Amino acid sequence: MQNSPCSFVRVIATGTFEIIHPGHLRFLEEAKKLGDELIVIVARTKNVKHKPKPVIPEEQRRKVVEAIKFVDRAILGDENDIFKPIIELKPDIIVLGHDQHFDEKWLEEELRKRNVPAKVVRIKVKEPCEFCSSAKIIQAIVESRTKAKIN
Ligand SMILES: Cc1cc2nc3c(=O)[nH]c(=O)nc-3n(C[C@H](O)[C@H](O)[C@H](O)COP(=O)(O)O)c2cc1C
Ligand SMILES: Nc1ncnc2c1ncn2[C@@H]1O[C@H](COP(=O)(O)OP(=O)(O)OP(=O)(O)O)[C@@H](O)[C@H]1O
Repeated sequence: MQNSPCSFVRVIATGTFEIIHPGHLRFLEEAKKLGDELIVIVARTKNVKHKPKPVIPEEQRRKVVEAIKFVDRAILGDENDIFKPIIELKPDIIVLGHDQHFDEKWLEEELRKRNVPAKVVRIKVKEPCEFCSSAKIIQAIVESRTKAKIN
């Protein structure tokens, strides 16, 4: 990041964003506050391995994220190398969500190896709401529909 008071700050956020909820909105709002432009890299379906694969197609997830008012642009990530879009976009800041499974130090080291001087910032704020999790929303719907069939 440059130190000039009028430098333009590009922020990058990432995630799966299967079912948009207020937690996502809070995360993206906080991310946008850190700079002038917020670009979101939406995870490719092929790469979601730490939880059930999203049912919603990746282009649909991208389109919905891009419609959020805090987001200037949303792109699909690379299928093979998560650093490829980062190298191309040259962000000043990369944000991580409160529960995003990346270690800040590891990520910064990997960025330095690729000559990307971006700062990694963990957004610790967590929006408190009952249905602020795509997984929880899906589970509640499945349970409600199953119950409706039984009764
Ligand atoms: C700096 C960074 C770059 C990423 N780039 C990509 C990418 O190019 N392609 C991709 O499929 N996932 C990429 N990801 C991963 C996801 O977008 C997402 O963060 C990860 O799947 C965890 O998702 P969750 O927070 O929604 O559970 C990247 C993650 C980070 C932290
Ligand atoms: N309640 C919340 N408050 C603040 N940030 C959140 C909240 N929920 C999710 N986020 C952030 O939004 C980003 C994208 O989240 P992700 O797509 O994994 O959503 P999720 O709904 O939490 O998913 P899942 O429920 O399947 O784990 C992550 O960085 C995550 O930390």
